[in-house]
Amino acid sequence: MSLQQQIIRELQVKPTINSEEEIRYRIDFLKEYLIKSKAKGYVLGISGGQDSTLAGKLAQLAVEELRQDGFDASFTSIRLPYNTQADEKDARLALEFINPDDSLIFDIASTVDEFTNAYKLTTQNTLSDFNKGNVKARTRMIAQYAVSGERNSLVIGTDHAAEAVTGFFTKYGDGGADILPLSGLSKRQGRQLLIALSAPEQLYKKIPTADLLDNKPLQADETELGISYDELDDYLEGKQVSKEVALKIDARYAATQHKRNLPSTMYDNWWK
Ligand SMILES: Nc1ncnc2c1ncn2[C@@H]1O[C@H](COP(=O)(O)OP(=O)(O)OC[C@H]2O[C@@H]([n+]3cccc(C(=O)O)c3)[C@H](O)[C@@H]2O)[C@@H](O)[C@H]1O
Ligand SMILES: Nc1ncnc2c1ncn2[C@@H]1O[C@H](COP(=O)(O)OP(=O)(O)OP(=O)(O)O)[C@@H](O)[C@H]1O
Ligand SMILES: [Mg+2]
Repeated sequence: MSLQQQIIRELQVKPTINSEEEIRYRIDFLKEYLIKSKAKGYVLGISGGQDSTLAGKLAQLAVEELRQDGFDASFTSIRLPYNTQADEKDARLALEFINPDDSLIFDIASTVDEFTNAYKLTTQNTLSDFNKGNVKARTRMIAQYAVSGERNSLVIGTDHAAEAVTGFFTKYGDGGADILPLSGLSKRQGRQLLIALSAPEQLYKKIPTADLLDNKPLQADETELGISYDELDDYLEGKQVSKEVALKIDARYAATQHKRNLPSTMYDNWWK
């Protein structure tokens, strides 16, 4: 079996999806998991990007159905800007579309800035913009877990196959979550689900961005990755991509195995 086929199997990507079936499957997963866990709801950071718009909408629909069945369940969205977010209007639009039960705004700037000051005092070095970006992602994780702890809830993560294959997330930042309702989807399949859910066009046509850098606000993921989402999606959906693209994806996949596994012990074999 080729590495491409192994990855497709590991990440459970389908070559094509039926929107209605996938939406039902993922809402049912969120419902069943919440009942089993005995938690009272879900918490998710809403950025205004495609992934959190989709995961947030699925979560809100799931808790609404659970309430109709007599369960105590609610969804809390949290906007987590670092000061003012350049694409703030998209975050507002996403919230309008999701219509969450409860909505909080937690500005992470003072926490992140205090941390970077302490880092400088301790090491005499300035934390790079790149590593500060990972501190932002991890601070967002801490905020979501604080809220979820207080509300007896679970934290949703927005990882999907196109991020998983490249390890394009911050370990224990946006990668730190309890449940991943978008797993197995390519980026364009996520877009397909948003269209089926009648999301505003701006939200699914938006250029994906991690938006973690002070020096390059709204930098496109594709610019940082050096691979396009269309190329990643083609690879994941089993289509042929150029040899050069396949080699780049294979290399990123190998270098990021540690992000798709729990911390390594001497009894594990995956890292050898
Ligand atoms: N072999 C190994 N075994 C076990 N652990 C290993 C390891 N190699 C590195 N590590 C550890 O992992 C760390 C590096 O991983 P990590 O801290 O995640 O950092 P890293 O992967 O270098 O950076 C995160 C990347 O994810 C992107 N991102 C983040 C957040 C959201 C999004 C988005 O799509 O919106 C994208 C971000 O733009 C950046 O390119 C190292 O500092 C080290 O501690
Ligand atoms: N400014 C923000 N406010 C709230 N949550 C955020 C913010 N930035 C990132 N997040 C959280 O981190 C997750 C990972 O970011 P990521 O950029 O991969 O997803 P996205 O912004 O939802 O979609 P896209 O990849 O299309 O930009 C988001 O889904 C969201 O839950
Ligand atoms: Mg984003």
